[in-house]
Amino acid sequence: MPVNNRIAEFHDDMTEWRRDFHAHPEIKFEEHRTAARVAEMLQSWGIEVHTGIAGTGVVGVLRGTGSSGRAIGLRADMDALPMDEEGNPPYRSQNPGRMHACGHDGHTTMLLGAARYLAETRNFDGTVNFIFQPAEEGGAGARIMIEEGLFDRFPCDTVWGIHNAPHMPAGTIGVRPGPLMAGADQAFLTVKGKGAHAARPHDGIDPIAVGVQLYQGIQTVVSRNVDPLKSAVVTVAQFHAGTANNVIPHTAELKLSIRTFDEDVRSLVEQRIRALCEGVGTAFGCEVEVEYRRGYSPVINPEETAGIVGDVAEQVVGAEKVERDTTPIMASEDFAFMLAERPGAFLWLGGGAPGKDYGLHHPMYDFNDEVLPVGASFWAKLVETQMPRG
Ligand SMILES: CC(=O)N[C@@H](CCC[C@H](N)C(=O)O)C(=O)O
Repeated sequence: MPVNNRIAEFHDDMTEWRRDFHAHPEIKFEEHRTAARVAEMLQSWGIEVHTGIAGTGVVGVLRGTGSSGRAIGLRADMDALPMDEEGNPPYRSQNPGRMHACGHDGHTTMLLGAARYLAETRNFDGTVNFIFQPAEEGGAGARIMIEEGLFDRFPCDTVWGIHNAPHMPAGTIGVRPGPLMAGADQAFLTVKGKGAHAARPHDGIDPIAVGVQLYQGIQTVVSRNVDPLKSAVVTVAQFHAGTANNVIPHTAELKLSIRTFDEDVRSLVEQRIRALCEGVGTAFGCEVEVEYRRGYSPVINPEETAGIVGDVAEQVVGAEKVERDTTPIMASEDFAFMLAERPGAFLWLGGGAPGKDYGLHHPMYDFNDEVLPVGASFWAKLVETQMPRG
């Protein structure tokens, strides 16, 4: 892959860092070890380090030569997911119930690789802010960093983010103007049934039976209510009820993840879920409580900055490996909050390869170390082209 030669020289180092992060995954707002390692490495390369932003967030500030006053923000997320790793690489997760199943170990490493190179060369005119954020997986770490003054303390003209993409061939880069990733909402449903002895169902209101009807009704929201030419996902990701096989439980809980791209569909889905809960509850003579939380906005790339990503990517991997109108996906990203504050763009870095094609959030997923220099080289080239020396 035609990556930056100097960055390619420390591919082995980056692989070691990535595997160390992988072996020590930490979930949202608990990224203490990760943040400490990031801060230590940045400091060792002479980069000014600020810690404790949104709890465990870290920002490294590197000034290049010249007096242009330009500044750029490059963002990586550091958190892992609350799940067990099922693969068995030598650097398998040492933290039970914790796993880097979304490749944030790779995102952190690629940004560190770029930081090391740029600190060595300082071949740009302006300031680079390396933003290592906590809690992308549901904690809105990006929003909290912004609320804690990220862009006031570290002014950025533009802000950029990379996500690995195991669904794309390794070393390819995908971007598009417009929506790239969906917005994410959550719904927490509590069926308030009536507990009873398992042998006397007629004395109770079985919340499992109600929950099953709700589950089935929810499957029709996308298939029967949303315009087939538009997109939405409603996943019932958790269904909890019961403690013993001779007890009809009193309550059941369903937890939903909802993904949409536009406001009309978002509102329609919420309204249909609420109506189903009310109707099914009435039919069974019980209440279904709904807590509906609107979460991340969709990631929408402006045309100009998506074009910049395409141009830079072509210089790093060659035009044949760049998709300038890549397919959007229904996963979500709190980087949307950063894009709401500053112009910039979000892009995919392909990581798929034989044996490396488990999807994000799969218990066998593992970031493809082969693409570490590609991501770091993209970052370096972006800085060099956005803030060239005079
Ligand atoms: C608060 C919120 O919207 N949470 C979402 C965030 C999911 C982000 C993650 N990257 C994904 O796509 O699953 C949620 O569903 O928990």
